Amino acid sequence: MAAASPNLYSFPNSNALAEQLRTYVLRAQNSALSRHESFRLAVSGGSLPAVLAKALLAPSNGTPEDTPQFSKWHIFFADERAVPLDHEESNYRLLKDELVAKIPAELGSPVIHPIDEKHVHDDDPQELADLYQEDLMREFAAKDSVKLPVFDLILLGCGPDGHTCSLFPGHDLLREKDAWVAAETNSPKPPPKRITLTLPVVTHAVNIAFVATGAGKKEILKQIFDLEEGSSLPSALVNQGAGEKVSWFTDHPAVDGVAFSRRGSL
Ligand SMILES: O=C(O)[C@H](O)[C@@H](O)[C@H](O)[C@H](O)COP(=O)(O)O
Repeated sequence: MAAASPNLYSFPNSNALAEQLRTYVLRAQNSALSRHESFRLAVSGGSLPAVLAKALLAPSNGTPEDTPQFSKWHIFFADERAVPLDHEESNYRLLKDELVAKIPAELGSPVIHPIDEKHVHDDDPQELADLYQEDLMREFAAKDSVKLPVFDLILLGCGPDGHTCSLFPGHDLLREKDAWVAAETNSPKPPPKRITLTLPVVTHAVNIAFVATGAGKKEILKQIFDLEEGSSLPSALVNQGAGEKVSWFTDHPAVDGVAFSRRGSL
């Protein structure tokens, strides 16, 4: 039970947001590397990879704390569309184009964990989900006793309907208790076939961050943070399940009129 509420940070512009997101991600990295050899994170698609690139490709202040050690990063996808890896809808391609291809050689290269391209045209994305779960099991050294992977960080977006990952409002997947990775065959946001981390995996992570910017997000953020009727939305369920482990990085237009008071700075 995570009782305490999430953190909501709001910044005047994208530069200020990116600067603080950098601090947050690198703190998560440094803490992970003090506990084990790699930094294991999952990222979403949408607008996130570009913001992440802005944060992480900015010049370092030269201290070890402010340096991304990309060669120790294992990057998974919080959700992925069932399309080839070079498809314009692929989250893998998005992350590669926005961030990975732009990392200077001296910072090293992360290990990226894509979906198995051989199965992207299957009628049912279940095999794609199962194979991705096996990849996670290998990385997280799952033994029978390991019920859930513990990501060091999961970076999420929030759709205008309150979805996050490929967990959509009202879908049965929100009740999944056992699988680590699940198949979605009917996503209201195209393309319809996707795989996604499940809610228990998301809320089990050490740190969870949402990035939500622009006036287009203010109605849904109001519902998620202020209103009872928003409490069953997927993004609100992450807040409820993970509490203070969750940090929202927003800009002023996205939280205009949101009353929720636990705001702070890093
Ligand atoms: O692959 C996807 O469709 C995304 O992972 C999805 O969950 C995204 O994060 C949200 O739709 C928010 O997208 P924006 O950040 O672009 O609003």
